Amino acid sequence: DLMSDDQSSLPRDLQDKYLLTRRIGTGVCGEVRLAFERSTCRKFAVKIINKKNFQSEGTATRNAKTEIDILQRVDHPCLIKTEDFYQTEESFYIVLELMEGGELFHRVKSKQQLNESVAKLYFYQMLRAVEYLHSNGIIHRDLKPENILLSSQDDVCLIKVTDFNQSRILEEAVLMRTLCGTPSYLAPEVFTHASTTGYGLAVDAWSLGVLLFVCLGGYPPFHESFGHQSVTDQIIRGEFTMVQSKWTSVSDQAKDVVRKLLVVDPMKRMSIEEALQHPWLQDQKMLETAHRLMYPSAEGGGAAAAMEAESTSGRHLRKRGREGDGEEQH
Ligand SMILES: c1ccc2c(c1)[nH]c1[nH]cn[n+]12
Repeated sequence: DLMSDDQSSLPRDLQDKYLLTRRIGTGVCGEVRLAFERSTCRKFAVKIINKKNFQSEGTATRNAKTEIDILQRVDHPCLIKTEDFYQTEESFYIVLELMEGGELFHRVKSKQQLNESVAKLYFYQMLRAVEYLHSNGIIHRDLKPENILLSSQDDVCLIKVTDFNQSRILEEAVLMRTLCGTPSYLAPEVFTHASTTGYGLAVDAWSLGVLLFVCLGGYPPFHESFGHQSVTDQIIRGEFTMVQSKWTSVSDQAKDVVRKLLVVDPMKRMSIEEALQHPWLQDQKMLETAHRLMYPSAEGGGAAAAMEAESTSGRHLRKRGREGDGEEQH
């Protein structure tokens, strides 16, 4: 009947705390619904990950576990925060902060292409989010416009990176590989962390290059409609297409950032740090706006306050809860 919302299949304790309503997003692994916290009427996004969507039980649980673990430990203004976590036999329910602006994907689509200053503001925030992940040994591995969320309908807004289920926590990957192999044949750099971070992290730099290309050009750099080559071949050869009509109004510095990120050899590709130092991003007005959005509590604003906020909270993963190892289930 009209009064009782049909939330029958949802975990009891999730229902007790939240009223789930309409679908606001769909992902490869499930859907995202708008939810209201019953006690406060605050709005949240509830991501429902269907366990059977994954090929094998193991992967599903492992992926989602990694995602949950990462979501609960990351703490950065440009990374989506987890409020709550529930699970049933068939699904995971992750309560996330609601991003009223929806996915970057739809913003770029509706605007054809973003104007350069907006693209720069978003790109800078993405760089900072990924810089934070990398400094905590986390590779996102699946950065794309669907995984970048906007905090409001305004052009000038905070962005947040989401969808960590493709992420890989570096230490585990490294540990596994090292433990599998017989150490005596492993080169020194394997242990000195250099080789492991070198290759892995660069995948996110490439994806950020694709994201910036899409924001500035309004279309993807590698696409089957460009000439005879398959998309894979275009990517392997690093052959992207800048359609004249779309790129004439884009500055040479912006194009330079794209060209230095879309480099095939990961060791030659511009790193996140180098991108943050690129002339295109030494733009005081943009930096002030970004810091005001990222660190609103920094009273009086100013670079010092932002640096202060960044150095205290902005650097490290949150400690796992004392009880258990952060695995507490609802
Ligand atoms: C549209 C699609 C997905 C969304 C969203 C709005 N807000 C939010 N928070 C976490 N995911 N997510």
